[in-house]
Amino acid sequence: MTRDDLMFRDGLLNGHRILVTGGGTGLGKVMAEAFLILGAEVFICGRRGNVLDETAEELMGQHGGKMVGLACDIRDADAIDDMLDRIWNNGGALTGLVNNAAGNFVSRTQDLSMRGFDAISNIVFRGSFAVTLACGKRWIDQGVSASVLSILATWVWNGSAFTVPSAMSKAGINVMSQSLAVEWADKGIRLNCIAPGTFPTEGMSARLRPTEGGSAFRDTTDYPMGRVGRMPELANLAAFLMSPQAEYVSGQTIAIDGARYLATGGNFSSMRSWTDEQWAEARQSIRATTAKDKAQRTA
Ligand SMILES: CCCCCCC/C=C/C(=O)SCCNC(=O)CCNC(=O)[C@H](O)C(C)(C)COP(=O)(O)OP(=O)(O)OC[C@H]1O[C@@H](n2cnc3c(N)ncnc32)[C@H](O)[C@@H]1OP(=O)(O)O
Ligand SMILES: NC(=O)C1=CN([C@@H]2O[C@H](COP(=O)(O)OP(=O)(O)OC[C@H]3O[C@@H](n4cnc5c(N)ncnc54)[C@H](OP(=O)(O)O)[C@@H]3O)[C@@H](O)[C@H]2O)C=CC1
Repeated sequence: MTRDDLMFRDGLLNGHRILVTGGGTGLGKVMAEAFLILGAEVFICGRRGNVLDETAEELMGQHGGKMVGLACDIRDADAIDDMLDRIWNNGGALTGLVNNAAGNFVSRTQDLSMRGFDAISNIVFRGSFAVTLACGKRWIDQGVSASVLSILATWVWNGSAFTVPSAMSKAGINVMSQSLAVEWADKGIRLNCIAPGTFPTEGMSARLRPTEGGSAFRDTTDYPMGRVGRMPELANLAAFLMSPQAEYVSGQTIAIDGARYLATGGNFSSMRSWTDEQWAEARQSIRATTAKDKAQRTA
């Protein structure tokens, strides 16, 4: 991304300190990059320390500013507190949080074990709540105003066959945001959500279109605009919602999907025609991706 891809003035986020969970890759990385360009001090967390360090070095090399990678598994409440202590003790309070970290894979629901359900919901539902709660307690104790942005999916409105644990978890975070927008409004804490349509990333393609390799999402015939999302489009919307100029916007969930879910549902219902063999192949491919990522985890 270049400076010209962003629609906002220089220094829009000067003095802001923003944590992006899962900020080492994909959509988290591009939002972290936009906040950095706009003057924020940015913290990114994830379980693969090397990925975070590479991202922080790459983006500071391109744009200057300060980005810090912190290895942290958001399924672990103590690890979250340690991470927040390090941030707070080293420059003061966060002023923003982006709940972006997620886990997902396509599976027939009858093929899931409870551990499979937990693998998704402990990251998306429990993990996002845990980080929001830990930050919220500190903000309220210290009288700090802040903005929380959660990255959901359009299936919070219409569900999604074959990604049921994700759909349930994202819907829960949608309701958390609406509830806390009211409960914490007088504390100066805002909560909003973005529901992106398709923005092809390696992490998503490998788990949601596992058997298509590099060709996933090349066919855009059922996309009303004839294309998938462009990363800077998401980054601009995120920067708007995190900026102090959006102070009166709270409790909202904004879709950015080129109207696709209205046209087609924007989910995986077409996998109803998959055979047992196709599901077995998908599962094998997803597990290979997970094993490769796991080998790099440091948290
Ligand atoms: C139409 C387009 C619209 C696009 C909308 C997209 C919206 C949302 C997109 C996303 O969320 S993309 C994000 C994708 N990124 C990630 O998932 C990154 C992080 N992922 C992970 O950490 C792993 O993939 C994980 C599996 C989610 C978690 O890893 P963990 O180490 O906790 O899991 P395991 O120990 O390997 O397995 C636990 C449990 O889960 C079962 N399982 C794993 N894979 C499958 C599968 N494919 N099918 C069914 N079950 C699976 C596994 O068997 C284990 O259960 P048990 O066997 O022990 O009972
Ligand atoms: N790409 C798309 O089209 C869409 C994406 N989304 C949402 O956007 C967000 C980003 O997805 P995307 O960029 O595509 O996928 P990625 O796989 O690139 O991003 C997921 C990130 O979350 C991190 N993460 C996962 N589990 C944990 C954990 N327990 N603790 C800390 N970090 C964790 C991963 O890092 P690590 O493995 O190192 O921990 C990774 O950086 C997700 O919320 C996803 O649901 C929504 C709609 C569409």
